[in-house]
Amino acid sequence: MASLRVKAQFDPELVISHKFPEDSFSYNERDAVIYALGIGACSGDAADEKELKYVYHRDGEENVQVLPTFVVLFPFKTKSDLLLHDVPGLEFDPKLLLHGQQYIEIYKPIPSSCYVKNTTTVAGLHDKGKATIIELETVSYAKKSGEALCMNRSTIYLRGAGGFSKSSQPYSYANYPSHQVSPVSVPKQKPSVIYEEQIQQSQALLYRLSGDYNPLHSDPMVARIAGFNRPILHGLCTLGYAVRAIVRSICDGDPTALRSIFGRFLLHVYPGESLITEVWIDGSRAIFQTKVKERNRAVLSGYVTLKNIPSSL
Ligand SMILES: CCC/C=C/C(=O)SCCNC(=O)CCNC(=O)[C@H](O)C(C)(C)COP(=O)([O-])OP(=O)([O-])OC[C@H]1O[C@@H](n2cnc3c(N)ncnc32)[C@H](O)[C@@H]1OP(=O)([O-])[O-]
Repeated sequence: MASLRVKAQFDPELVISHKFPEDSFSYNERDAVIYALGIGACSGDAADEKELKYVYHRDGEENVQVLPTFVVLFPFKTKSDLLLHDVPGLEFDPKLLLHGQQYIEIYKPIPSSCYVKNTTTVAGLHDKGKATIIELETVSYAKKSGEALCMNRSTIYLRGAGGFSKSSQPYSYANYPSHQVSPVSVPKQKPSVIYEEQIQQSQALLYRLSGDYNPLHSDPMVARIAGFNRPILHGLCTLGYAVRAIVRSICDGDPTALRSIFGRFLLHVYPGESLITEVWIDGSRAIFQTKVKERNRAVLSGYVTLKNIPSSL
């Protein structure tokens, strides 16, 4: 494991008051399709009844359908490092950065092409001693109508960058309600759904084409410096697998059925491993946990909120 520096010096007030400039980008169907393939759509069956619509104009449809987690790409569309390098005074080693959590709200059905405006703020900053956690919140609007499409809040875990608090109380700031992002407890009863899938060896190489080019996911040397045997899968790719499993098994394949999504990354995943996603229905929430089969370790847990309570489960 890489050796980690433990005493960072920076001014937290400067970090949380930072104003990012607004940014715009456009995407098209090709982006939506490359993303769908990047999170394994149709990887087990090229004619998959429930997933062909994400990658092909099925039955002569005018547009492909868009997976709900496609919106996680929006904060990456203008800068692949989520703008962290633009935050004044924030000291960290990019090689030690890990994605900790992601919270997403979806306000409108996501079109298969759009011109989008992003506004980004610092939503949280926490000194964990051995690490600093910074949370960036991006709201994305359809530029033409001005309507808000979605919000992404990314929790980034900066290993080795903690210990900046000057007072005896570790610094902790968040501008959102804590219940939105608290880690879930996995129910004791049997899950309603268990979905297993193998990730392709080349999955991270394919997923990066959607805009996250961090070499941790592609370069063996960088992965070793960061403390891993080989390149690891993007956390958001694992989240995409889990949510796609939920959409197909709980929502009857309807990609517009989700209001919000929360996931906490518990452990890294290596491409080529098999993911087992277990899902429990709790009112309008579906709680999930994803494990790596080969190591029998939980790698992700979270929940989605559903627009309708599924009647079939
Ligand atoms: C973003 C763009 C770049 C993308 C990169 C990737 O995809 S990388 C690939 C995808 N990502 C991955 O593969 C990462 C997978 N996850 C991991 O490797 C580990 O969970 C870890 C290294 C993030 C933390 O492990 P650890 O042993 O160092 O931590 P600990 O248990 O000793 O807790 C210390 C404090 O931190 C808190 N806290 C803990 N975990 C999380 C979290 N996930 N989230 C938030 N917070 C978390 C915990 O509550 C505690 O605070 P408290 O309660 O004291 O106030």
